[in-house]
Amino acid sequence: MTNTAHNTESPLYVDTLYQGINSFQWRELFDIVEKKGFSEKRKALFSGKKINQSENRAVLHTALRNLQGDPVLVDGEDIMPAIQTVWRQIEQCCNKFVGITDIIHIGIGGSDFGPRLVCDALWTDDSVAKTSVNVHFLSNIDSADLARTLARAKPQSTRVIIVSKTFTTLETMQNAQSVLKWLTEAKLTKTQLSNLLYAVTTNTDAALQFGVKEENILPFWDWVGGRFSVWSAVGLPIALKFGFDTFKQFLAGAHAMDQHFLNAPIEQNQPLALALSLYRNQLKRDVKSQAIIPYAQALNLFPTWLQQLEMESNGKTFGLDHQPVATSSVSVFGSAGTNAQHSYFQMLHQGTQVVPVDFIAIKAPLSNLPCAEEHHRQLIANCLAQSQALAQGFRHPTDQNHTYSGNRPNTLIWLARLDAYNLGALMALYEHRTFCLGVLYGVNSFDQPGVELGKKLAKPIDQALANPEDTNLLAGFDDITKSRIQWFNLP
Ligand SMILES: O=P(O)(O)OC[C@H]1O[C@H](O)[C@H](O)[C@@H](O)[C@@H]1O
Repeated sequence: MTNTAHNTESPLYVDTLYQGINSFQWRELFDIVEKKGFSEKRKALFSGKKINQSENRAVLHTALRNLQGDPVLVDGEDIMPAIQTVWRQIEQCCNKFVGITDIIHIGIGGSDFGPRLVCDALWTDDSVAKTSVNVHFLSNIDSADLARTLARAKPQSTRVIIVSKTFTTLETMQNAQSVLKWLTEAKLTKTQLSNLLYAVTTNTDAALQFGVKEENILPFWDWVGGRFSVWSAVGLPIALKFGFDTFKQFLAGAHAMDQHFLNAPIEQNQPLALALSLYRNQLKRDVKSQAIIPYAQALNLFPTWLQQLEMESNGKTFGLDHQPVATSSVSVFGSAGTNAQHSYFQMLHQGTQVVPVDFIAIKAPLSNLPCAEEHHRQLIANCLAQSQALAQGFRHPTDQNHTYSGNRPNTLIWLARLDAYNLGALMALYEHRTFCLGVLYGVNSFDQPGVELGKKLAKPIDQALANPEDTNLLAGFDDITKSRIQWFNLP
């Protein structure tokens, strides 16, 4: 599937041929999605309508990569000047952080997966100048994550960025407190401390209260969902590690995909094609999960980023009309090939469940070593072979055990090279796929109420664990949780 017309061209190549969908069946799928109001909803997404109905918010991560700065209105106000101010802040940080050895980026979920993925993915891009700064991503409340980070950083030449949309997330706030304590113990003066502390948040008041100086706060806004926030100042470490121009390239690639998604006819629309083929597999083949296999070690974290994007967005039981939906998010898993072939591919080829696969392949070799071309040819040969084996299968004349059913749907996505521009386009491709799937399922893809209950329950459990002698604190729990708390509290 290629696009040639002006303004609809995608930087990527999406090949859905092994989905086994004929032109008549595609037509049926296009009709289904149009009946669900796709064109209208796509327009509403880009125009700042409050499509996140439950939270009464617009959804405008696309404005964050609108590098030309064409006005985008929310409640009648152009949001582009505020976005441009933050771009300048990011650029200033790049200039100011010269000589800094370590960046500790504290954040979790949407405030972590995106920048972590991009920083990991771009190390193979020889066209970008990498600074020597070490970026440490600290997310888990597990103190071993903290210990590992602190062991590697030098307090005197570290900058700490607390990244949290809400500035209330337990893990992030606890980690921030502990890092602050570490810095205080390293005998930094008050001024030194306040100079090295930065925040990226929508809740500037809370950041100020925490002790972050006003000029060190990089804001973002409630119309940016956490899992769509890597394009905001949440992506600051990308700029710090690879330079502001590379960050802008990343935004530009995503913007090109936005233009393609917005303007390409539905018959040639890549995010829509990905969504429709998966949706069809859910309806016709009772598919419950999907594997994403990038044939690039540098994209090993891509499936992890995508898990939150897809499963937190579309893992819903009730639709926008408050009625139960017929189907919603599949479970997403995956890791880099060829390694994945030596793990769960047996099940993908011969298991009783059909698991569609998205293969992601890069045309250009992934390093500049003399042997890179040879390695790369073999990497790609493996990718194409797995795709073919899943689709075509193999009938052994006598041995069932060596027979492959085939007819296992898969898609191949090509990037010309793994650089910031194409990575931006790839991530935006999947963001828009998630949006299209939300339209097909009939859900609000932009809230996540189901995440709250576990967080709420953790508080009284933490209380009971902290005060073993106070048995009154056990009163509210079911018997199983109560016995687990008691076991943990045994001396
Ligand atoms: O950025 P924060 O406000 O700290 O939120 C971090 C994460 O918290 C929760 O787990 C939400 O479900 C995620 O969507 C969010 O990305």
